Amino acid sequence: MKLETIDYRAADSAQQFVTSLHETGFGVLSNHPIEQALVEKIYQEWYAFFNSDEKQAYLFKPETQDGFFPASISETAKGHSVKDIKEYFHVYPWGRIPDSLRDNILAYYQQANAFAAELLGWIEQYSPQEVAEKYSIQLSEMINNSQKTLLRILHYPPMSGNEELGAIRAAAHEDINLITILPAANEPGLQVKNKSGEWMDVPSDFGNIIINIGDMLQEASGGYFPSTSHRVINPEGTDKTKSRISLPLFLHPNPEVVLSERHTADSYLMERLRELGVI
Ligand SMILES: O=C(O)CCC(=O)C(=O)O
Ligand SMILES: [Fe+2]
Repeated sequence: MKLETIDYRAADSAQQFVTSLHETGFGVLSNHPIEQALVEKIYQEWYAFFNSDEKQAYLFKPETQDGFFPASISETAKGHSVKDIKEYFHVYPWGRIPDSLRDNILAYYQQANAFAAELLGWIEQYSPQEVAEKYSIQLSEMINNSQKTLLRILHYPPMSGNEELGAIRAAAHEDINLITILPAANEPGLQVKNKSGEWMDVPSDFGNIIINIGDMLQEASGGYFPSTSHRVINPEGTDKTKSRISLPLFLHPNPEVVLSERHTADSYLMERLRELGVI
């Protein structure tokens, strides 16, 4: 398995992209329409936010899941016992967002959602007919005005040397949602597991956009699109002193959307969150 960067402007980009998603669960695009200057600005201003005490005023609410999640309560990936080395903030347009950060992050949320709708159109167009027949409605329609789509701003702090034994920035996991849109982070570390079980670096040139399949599209496509395991490994050497910021947008269908004979988006999400022990 090879993960090639695909030029969004190439004549056959849609087909190449969907082939990559089918074969690897991942697709990497260059020359895409997401404004890189906006992404860089967001990395800078949220880095400052994570380094300030202001974040404590936005402690997440368990009922709504918006706001700041400190490292002390950070996620433990399914099947793991050690917490990830990260802190993060969950942005929903209806949720709490610091005023000074609101305009840029919501502009990004809107741009990335529109881009996701286009990419879901590509996926629908290049799904084999017997797969496309399984989609209960158009894929892009599933996320239209969804209140569940979640933008996570992640801060992986510099390594202190006191990390729990075996802890890594993000332990191997699969995403729960339909697709995830992830601008390349400011530091490397993202890896994907290939079909032979080996970990490979995701080509993360600054400016690339990485898209991966989540469990919900795997379910809706009857397994044609695989929800592939990925992780973020710890930095080595001088990179240990650096923070890493990343910005995954998790596209969630509206709750009533039928994914398969056994699941709506809501019943599927609840099952996964119960497995994770967060509800
Ligand atoms: O930080 C990254 O590059 C990936 C994060 C991720 O996979 C996640 O939060 O689900
Ligand atoms: Fe992920």
